[in-house]
Amino acid sequence: MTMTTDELTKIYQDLHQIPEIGLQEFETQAYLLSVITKLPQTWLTVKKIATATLVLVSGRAPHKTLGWRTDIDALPVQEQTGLPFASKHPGMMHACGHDIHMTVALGLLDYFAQQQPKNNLLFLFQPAEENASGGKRLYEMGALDEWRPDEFYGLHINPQLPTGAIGCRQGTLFAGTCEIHAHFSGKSGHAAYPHLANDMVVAGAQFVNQIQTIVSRNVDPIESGVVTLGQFHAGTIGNVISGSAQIDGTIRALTQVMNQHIQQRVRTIAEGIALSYDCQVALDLHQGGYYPVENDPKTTAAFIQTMQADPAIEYVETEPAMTGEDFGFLISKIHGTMFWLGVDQPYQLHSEHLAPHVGAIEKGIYAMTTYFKKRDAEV
Ligand SMILES: CC(=O)N[C@@H](CCC[C@H](N)C(=O)O)C(=O)O
Repeated sequence: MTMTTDELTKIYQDLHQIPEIGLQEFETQAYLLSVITKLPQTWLTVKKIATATLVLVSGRAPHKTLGWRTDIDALPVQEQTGLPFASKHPGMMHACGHDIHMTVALGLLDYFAQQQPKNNLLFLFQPAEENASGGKRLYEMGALDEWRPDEFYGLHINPQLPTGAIGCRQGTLFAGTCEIHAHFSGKSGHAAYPHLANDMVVAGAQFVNQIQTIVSRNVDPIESGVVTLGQFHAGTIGNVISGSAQIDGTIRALTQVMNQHIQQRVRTIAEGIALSYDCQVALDLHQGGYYPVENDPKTTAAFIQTMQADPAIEYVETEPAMTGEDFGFLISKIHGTMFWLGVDQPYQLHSEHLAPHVGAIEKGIYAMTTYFKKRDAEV
């Protein structure tokens, strides 16, 4: 018998309580392995690479390997849900639903550990989706070489969709992102002697303002882009001129070309500020593996067709989203499809109040067992 609703809910609640930041997911990995090793092992092979876990389900007559990826890391967010199974790790929370993602993956693995698929299935429990390009790191260290999938699939929860609804689209599902880290250095001084100092609050403020012109003046209005500066740290007290300013943010765009165009504009503006304010700027634009998530035409057509054909599945055609995902890197190398799983919430992803509806878990498992079985039935 496959996992019951209560068993899946318990797994979800256990995982929710032990969120860990990217590349530090040791307790999470131990928990995942404790569940995986209790499954029938006849056609499973398990491999650990740092905090990543790979499980190969050997098919009975394989023509190919279908891949399923889940992310396992959490965010530095102090949970405020008030749930009885809230995070036990202060300042850390599964605020992006990776606990739901992992539970769906375990339920899917449980199903195929009991019903041997025709094709091979590779399950990748991937660290560091939020902060450190875990998918790209694994790929570049050759972690997928031995069991390289021919097609790759993954999901992300979506608070705005009804519980269990499957949302997908052809083309770009998620934006490509790029982190901005800008450090301006001038000369600190007394507030009463501005002419003897070089004020980085003023230089930084100009940088923030000029950045606002990128989307309004440099992005084709038919396309889109986002530049958000979420942090500005400068100074210590009102009567001291600050000689440094640290500004951090993120770029979002639906194509890699637009992402690079915006990166170039950020670079030019930062250099221009340094020149005009006679200061230094150290600019780090870090894209890592956060390429746009571009769904493959063939796998996505097959996926959407399967979802639409099953009356037990609520399928929704979605718009591209400006959220990022390092699955974008993996499916730039191995074609595949990503989709949304609705969890019906008034709160956004990354909110300290996010409490996804657990009813989504079994619907996600059902959608993917249905799809993988259909894929198996094709030659
Ligand atoms: C689904 C989601 O929320 N993903 C994150 C990815 C972070 C990318 C990177 N740290 C950046 O900010 O560029 C997101 O913030 O969209």
